[in-house]
Amino acid sequence: MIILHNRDLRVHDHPALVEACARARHVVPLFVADPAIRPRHRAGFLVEALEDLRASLRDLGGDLVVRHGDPVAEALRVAGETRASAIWASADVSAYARARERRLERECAAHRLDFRLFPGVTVVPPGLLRPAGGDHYRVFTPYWRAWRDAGHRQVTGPPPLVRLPPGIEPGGLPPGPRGPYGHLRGGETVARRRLDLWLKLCLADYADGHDELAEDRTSMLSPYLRFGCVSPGEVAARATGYPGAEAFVRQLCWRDFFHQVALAFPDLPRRDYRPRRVDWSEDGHAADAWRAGMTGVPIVDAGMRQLRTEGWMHNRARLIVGSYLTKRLGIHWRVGGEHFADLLLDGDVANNWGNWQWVAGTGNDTRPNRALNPLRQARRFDPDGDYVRRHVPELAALPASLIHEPWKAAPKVPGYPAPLPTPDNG
Ligand SMILES: Cc1cc2nc3c(=O)[nH]c(=O)nc-3n(C[C@H](O)[C@H](O)[C@H](O)COP(=O)(O)OP(=O)(O)OC[C@H]3O[C@@H](n4cnc5c(N)ncnc54)[C@H](O)[C@@H]3O)c2cc1C
Repeated sequence: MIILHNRDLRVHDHPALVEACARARHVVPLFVADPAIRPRHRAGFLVEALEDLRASLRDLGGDLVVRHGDPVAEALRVAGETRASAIWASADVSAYARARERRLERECAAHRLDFRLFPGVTVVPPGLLRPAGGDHYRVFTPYWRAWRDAGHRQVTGPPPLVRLPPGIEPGGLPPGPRGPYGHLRGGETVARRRLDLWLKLCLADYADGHDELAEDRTSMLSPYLRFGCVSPGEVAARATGYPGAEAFVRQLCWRDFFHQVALAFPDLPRRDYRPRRVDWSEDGHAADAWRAGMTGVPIVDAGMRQLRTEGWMHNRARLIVGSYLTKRLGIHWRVGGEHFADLLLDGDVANNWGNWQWVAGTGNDTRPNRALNPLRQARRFDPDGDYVRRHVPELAALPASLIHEPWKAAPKVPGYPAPLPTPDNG
């Protein structure tokens, strides 16, 4: 049997892998490096995740078989070489992944191979919960209620043993230059350690503190969930045992929510989910300043620079920079989404584009006209200015009273720009 790995780079709580190892004499865990997918700044993180998966599979008696090329053609080739009877995978939602799954299904039928898709990329499989009279949930709160009430899949450990067919060549990992980000290393081992520690030490403070920008009170599990280094079902199940878990589990539900939206609306990265008449600005200078973290609005610049140096950004900062780009500068959400997709370690189709459309008012927000005021947000979520000080060193010497309004400082702060003109300031 072939297990075609994609966004499920783990051995724990992997339904397809566990069932294959229980049923088949030989199992080939296969990863195909697809040249059509640009891993962008995620390349190094991906390779670390693959190295870790390979090490775990070797500990279980198997290996990770790696091939390069078209995943459908390579999976069929390996199936032919090993006389496999089946190709199984974890179901995904992006238009590209769905097209790959459909091709694989057709080819498997033509070659008399069993083809099956398993859950595991989300807590609740996208498409499973449907509102009366609709194909998917468009509003989060009713989805959350249905999601909470749905029975969740039982979490499993790793398979006891992975037996490879004799003589198979494991193959080399794809090249993966490390991104500029030092502190988040890829892989299931790191993900599980992070999860253990975070549940024990931090979850209790999450409900009250998760919006505080300077404190790093969130789990930072998103890159690991992105690559499936940890199972979202396991994260949800284990968190549920802790006091105060609901606020955190609700965020995992947001992730599922956007996955079911992306499944139902494959054009999410390209077209308005809820069309809205906006004359988007073509101001290239403003877009460049936003990308560079040089808008002159400290809280926006801090978020944008955190993204550039860490490959990650706090959710509150993502909301602030996204609202600023689309609602204040009037620049199209696709400009922001592309930049995020390039730099984020956790960048994935459903969450990135679903959130960008939400922020821009073309998505699932029931109050599409809301616009965040960056100054008010900064005073509320970074009251002492420590988040800004950490990411915008030019402003580090300013006192808390001026750090979010450096244009009021005298003398002027050298090297830091005046705010870009927006409808409310000029
Ligand atoms: C404009 C914009 C773009 C975004 N792009 C992405 C993206 O490409 N990939 C991504 O994983 N998240 C994205 N998010 C959602 C959110 O910002 C991140 O998931 C979160 O900051 C990750 O940090 P964490 O793991 O510490 O989250 P925690 O607060 O610890 O939450 C736990 C998990 O819940 C999920 N989650 C939390 N908030 C959201 C949310 N708003 N939407 C969906 N899932 C959520 C994530 O998987 C996260 O790891 C985006 C948000 C915005 C506003």
